[in-house]
Amino acid sequence: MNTAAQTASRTDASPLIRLQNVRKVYRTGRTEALAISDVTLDINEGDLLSVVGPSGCGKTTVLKILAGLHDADGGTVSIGDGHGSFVEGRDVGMVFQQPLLLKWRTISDNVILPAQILGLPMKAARERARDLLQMVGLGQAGDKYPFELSGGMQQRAAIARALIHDPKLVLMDEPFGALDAITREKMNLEMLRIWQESRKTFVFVTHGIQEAIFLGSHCAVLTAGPARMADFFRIDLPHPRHLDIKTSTTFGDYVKRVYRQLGME
Ligand SMILES: Nc1ncnc2c1ncn2[C@@H]1O[C@H](COP(=O)(O)OP(=O)(O)OP(=O)(O)O)[C@@H](O)[C@H]1O
Repeated sequence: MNTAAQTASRTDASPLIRLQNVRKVYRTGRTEALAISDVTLDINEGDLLSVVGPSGCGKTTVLKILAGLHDADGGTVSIGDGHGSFVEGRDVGMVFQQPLLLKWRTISDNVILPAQILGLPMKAARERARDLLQMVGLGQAGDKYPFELSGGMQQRAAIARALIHDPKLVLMDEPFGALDAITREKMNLEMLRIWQESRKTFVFVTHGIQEAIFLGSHCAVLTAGPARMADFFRIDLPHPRHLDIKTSTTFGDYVKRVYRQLGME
């Protein structure tokens, strides 16, 4: 087991997610690429795990394994109680770097799409979509079309869509990477509010070290070449978090810890 992970893993009897020595190799023809080696971490219900690291270190691969899109080639992946209490299609919501809204559907109709695909009752889904749009600050935008919304607003709609089927786990792959710096900071604040209100478990992939520390209840640091998990720790910063926390010594110490792991000191 990775020593850093061992230090940070908790003693709770049943985390929602437990990855132990997970390894993934991509095979194309005769070539093999080690995407991740030895990722070990626990995620408890209600955690917000930030996964940070440079391009190509395997962050998206970890998300794809959690989403059930890829199998691991080694180690163990356990989600839920292991007795069918967790079904990826039903219990995972995803948010990508681009909002990927269907331009011919209204925002409300975009938000209810996963519920339609899963065959959930539509009346309840429409009511839930209204509540979720309210929660992400788009209470007045349900009848609009995606082109009428800013990038940040579209990404909020994508977050509402990821929550429509009441998933246990929300996976976010660099969701604010395409936004300008100021909108991104605002979305970070929104993100923390949404996480706390929704009481869901989030895994949030980012290249942004400050973003990872600001948002996370826990942080996993992945490094490239070879791809491996270098660190996993709990972030003991108080909630609610405001932007000025970034000027605190504790915040700076966490950032330095990540810099150190990434060889950027
Ligand atoms: N389908 C695939 N086939 C072969 N190699 C792949 C495939 N997907 C990813 N890889 C390789 O696996 C490694 C990890 O990729 P991954 O997308 O998980 O990294 P990442 O940290 O999310 O990168 P980025 O931050 O640039 O999105 C990279 O070297 C990538 O080229």
